[in-house]
Amino acid sequence: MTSAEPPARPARVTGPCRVVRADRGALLVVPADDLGAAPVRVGLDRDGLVPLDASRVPPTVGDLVEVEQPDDRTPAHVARLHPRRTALVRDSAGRTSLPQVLAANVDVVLVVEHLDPDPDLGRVERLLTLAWRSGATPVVVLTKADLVPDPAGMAADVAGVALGVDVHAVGVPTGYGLEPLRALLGPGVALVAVGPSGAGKSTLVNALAGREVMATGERRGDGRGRHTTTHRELVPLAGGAVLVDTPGIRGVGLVADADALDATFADVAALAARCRFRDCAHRAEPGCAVREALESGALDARRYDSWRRLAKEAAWQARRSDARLAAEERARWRRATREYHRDVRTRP
Ligand SMILES: Nc1nc2c(ncn2[C@@H]2O[C@H](COP(=O)(O)OP(=O)(O)OP(=O)(O)O)[C@@H](O)[C@H]2O)c(=O)[nH]1
Ligand SMILES: [Zn+2]
Repeated sequence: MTSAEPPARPARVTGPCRVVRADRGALLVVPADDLGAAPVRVGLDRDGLVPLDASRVPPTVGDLVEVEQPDDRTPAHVARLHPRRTALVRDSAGRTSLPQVLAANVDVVLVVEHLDPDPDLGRVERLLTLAWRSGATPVVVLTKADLVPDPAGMAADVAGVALGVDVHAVGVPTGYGLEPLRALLGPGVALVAVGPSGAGKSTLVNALAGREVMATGERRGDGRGRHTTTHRELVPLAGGAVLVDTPGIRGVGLVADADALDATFADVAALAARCRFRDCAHRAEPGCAVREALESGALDARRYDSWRRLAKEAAWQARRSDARLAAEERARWRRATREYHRDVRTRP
C-alpha cells in the first residue's frame, strides 16, 4: 500500500484542476489539461465547502476547481468552483438536505441494459430521465447481444422508447457493436455507466478501456473493498476520455423533473399539449388527446403507465423540495427576526 502513498513533496498544482475524488476533508485533483497525471491532495476548509458564485457547496468528483498556492511553504487550497456544465443528482432522503450531486461535468451517460433476460423498458425510461435531468447526453447500450438471436430487432424495439437517443447493441465476448461506442471516447469526454446490477456495465467499460478499470461482478467476491482512500473515481480511458465510477452512481435512483420527463416522453408530451384543457389529467376529460391516442392504439399502454408513474414521482419530489424551501425560508425569517429583536434590545 505504501507505493500508492503520494510523494512527500507532491508536485505543485495551481490553476484549473479536475476533482478525481472528493472526500470529507480533502480533494484529489489533477491538472485540468492532464487528466492522466498523478493525483495531488488538496485540503478543504473546515466546513468542507468550496465557493461557487455567492454560495458555498460541497465539491464532487468531476468538478473543475481553481487551486491556488502562493508559495512552496503555503499549502495549496481550493479558491473556487467553476460552474457545473452538468450534474448527476440523487434525491437525498433527508428532509432538509438538497439533492446530492453524485458527479459533475459528465458529458455522456451510458444507460446500460441487458438483452438477456429481456430488457426492462420502464427501467430504460427511468434512467433516460435521470440522464436528461443531468444535462449530459444519454446513450443506450444493450449488452449481451451475443446471447440473443436478433439483437438488431430488439434494439429497434428499445429505440422506440428512447426518442432522440442513440441505441447500440453490444456483445463483449464477440466484440459485436463495440466500434461505434469507441467513437464516443473523444479527448476530455467524461462518461458514466448506469444500469442494474449484472447488466454488464463493468464488462462494457473495461472492453472500451482495454484494461480493467471497473471491477466486474465476478471479481468482487474477494471481500476487498474496491475503493481505497487513494483510489481515483475519475479514471482515464483510451483516447483521452474519462470514466466516472463511484459507489453511489452504480445504484442511483431517480431524480425526475418535468423537463427531463418531457425529454424522455416527447411523444406523450406532444399529445398532452393537444388536450383541450391545459390542466387535463388525461382521465375522463373531453378532448383528451392522450386518451384518444391510447384508445386508437397510437400510444402504447405500457409507455403511458410508465410516464404516469414517473410523472407522479416527479410531482412528489417537486412538492417535497418546495416544502424544504419553505422550511428554509421560515428558518431564515426566524433568524432575521431574532437578530432584529436583539438589535432593538441592545440599541443605546
Ligand atoms: N455473454 C455476455 N455476458 C456478459 C456481457 N456483458 C457482461 N456479461 C456478463 O454479465 C455478468 C455481469 O457483468 P458486470 O459487468 O459485472 O455487470 P455490472 O453491470 O458491472 O454489475 P454491478 O457491478 O453489479 O453493477 C458477468 O458475468 C459478465 O461476464 C456480454 O456482452 N455478453
Ligand atoms: Zn388529456
